[in-house]
Amino acid sequence: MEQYDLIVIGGGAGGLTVASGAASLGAKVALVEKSGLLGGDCLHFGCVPSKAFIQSAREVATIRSAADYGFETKGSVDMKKVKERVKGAISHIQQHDDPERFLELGVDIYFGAAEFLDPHTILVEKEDRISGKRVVVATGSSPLIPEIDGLLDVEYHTNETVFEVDELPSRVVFIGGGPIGLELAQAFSHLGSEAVVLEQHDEILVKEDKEIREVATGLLEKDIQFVFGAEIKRVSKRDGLKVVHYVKDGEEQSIEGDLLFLATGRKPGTESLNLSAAGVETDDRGFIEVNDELRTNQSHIFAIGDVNGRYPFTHGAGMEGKLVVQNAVFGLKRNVSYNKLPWTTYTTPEIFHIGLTEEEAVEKGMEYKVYKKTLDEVDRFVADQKTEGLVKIITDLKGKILGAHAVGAGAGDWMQPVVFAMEKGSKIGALSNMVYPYPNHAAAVQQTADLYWREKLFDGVLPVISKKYVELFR
Ligand SMILES: Cc1cc2nc3c(=O)[nH]c(=O)nc-3n(C[C@H](O)[C@H](O)[C@H](O)COP(=O)(O)OP(=O)(O)OC[C@H]3O[C@@H](n4cnc5c(N)ncnc54)[C@H](O)[C@@H]3O)c2cc1C
Ligand SMILES: NC(=O)c1ccc[n+]([C@@H]2O[C@H](COP(=O)([O-])OP(=O)(O)OC[C@H]3O[C@@H](n4cnc5c(N)ncnc54)[C@H](O)[C@@H]3O)[C@@H](O)[C@H]2O)c1
Repeated sequence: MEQYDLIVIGGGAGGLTVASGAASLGAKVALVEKSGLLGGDCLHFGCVPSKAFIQSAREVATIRSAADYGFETKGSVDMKKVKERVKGAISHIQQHDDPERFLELGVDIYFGAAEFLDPHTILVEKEDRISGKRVVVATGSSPLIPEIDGLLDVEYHTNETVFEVDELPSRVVFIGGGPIGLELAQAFSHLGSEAVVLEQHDEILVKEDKEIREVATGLLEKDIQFVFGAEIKRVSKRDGLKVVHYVKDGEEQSIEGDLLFLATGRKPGTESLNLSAAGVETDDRGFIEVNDELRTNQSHIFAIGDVNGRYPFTHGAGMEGKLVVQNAVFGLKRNVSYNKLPWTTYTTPEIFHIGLTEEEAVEKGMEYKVYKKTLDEVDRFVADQKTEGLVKIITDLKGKILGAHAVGAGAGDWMQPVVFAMEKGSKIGALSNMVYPYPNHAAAVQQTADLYWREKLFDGVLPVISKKYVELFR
């Protein structure tokens, strides 16, 4: 039986980070991937296809609004072309995840499903047995399909099938208003479908700062018809359409569409792993429990990325993967921290998040300050006619950044200086002191940070001292 220093199960964002990092550091590494392709969910069914799809939809929306910019136009959407662009993006990025690259680093790749035989032995595709001193489980997640009456008889889509759609639906009905539902429902709306989102709770974007959430929800309501507090009862078919029956405010109602999408959350990729043979424990939702060193209850087995249920983002899996390389290869005891892990929801406009929300600062009983700017105060957004949005930076009383949030066109990119500032431990004033080429979008960050100096200059003791100085010496 082949012996390895490290066996990595799952060749997605997390697993590939660990495999390449550990092999580069001289460890003997095996990577097991069941699908036959490296890259994982993000590349094949997640971030990459969704962002390519969203971009097509944004371009179409821009063209539809071209008259506002001085150009009249008409036309229809060719979904086959949209699909082609999505496939093109995947196959381009697939080159980075070419098995050859990992083989050159010295990683042995096994294509096939892995299962534990005991805490150190893995069986691949019921054939090859390999043994690892340490094991990293990075098997991701897949759509969680709730039990809904009639669902087995009705065709529905998830992120695993929707990018194959060839015809633009007239109306899409999404069950679930999380990031997947919001991003894709709005994209369909931009392409020209009517988009409905049925959400069981009374609001969306629950992890976002309340003010940001309110602005974002209002903007999304322009493209998406939301039904909040919808209790889904059953689904059925009528004249080729999919009908969703739900109860809202005690009243039974139904809505039909030609495409039904389930965006109701994720389940961990643990089904075929036979975790019990390794003695690895999971939480009540089935996600693998880990401590802050990302070790499971079996200290030589680590779990990263979606499968541990913590921060299900590609960059989250990457960050955890880098930490695990240090802990698994060098035996360090580094703890993971998510305080500076940002995320962006790629709706239009985008919603950016890092650190504490104002509500969390209150909940923790912290003394804090809030600096805010609306985008209609920032020249570039005015010139672009994209003035809808808000930036909000939350600091402690000394200016240390606790959290930053934004809703606005491209916010996922132009808020990045805040991530850098937090990473370096810089205070909010540093964001104001940099020079920003006029008129860029990131000036929204500078103008928000300027408020900190304005407050210091005009509300503190400094103006009094400065007035005296000028009186006496100038
Ligand atoms: C529609 C959509 C859009 C998204 N957009 C974004 C975004 O914009 N930004 C962002 O940061 N995140 C986004 N995400 C989330 C992101 O895709 C995941 O967080 C990320 O892929 C998790 O990486 P991972 O390594 O944990 O798992 P994955 O990338 O899913 O990799 C897991 C791998 O393990 C393999 N595997 C599973 N079981 C076994 C087994 N038993 N044996 C061997 N191999 C196995 C799978 O085949 C897969 O290749 C999106 C997700 C979806 C669904
Ligand atoms: N831009 C990004 O970074 C990005 C984009 C997409 C997905 N993701 C990641 O993928 C993860 C999963 O996203 P998701 O949207 O599938 O899951 P989610 O768990 O975030 O949202 C699911 C939504 O569906 C609702 N829901 C569940 N069951 C329902 C039912 N029976 N009836 C009505 N509503 C129901 C839930 O209340 C929730 O609002 C996210 O947590 C995120 O980390 C990230």
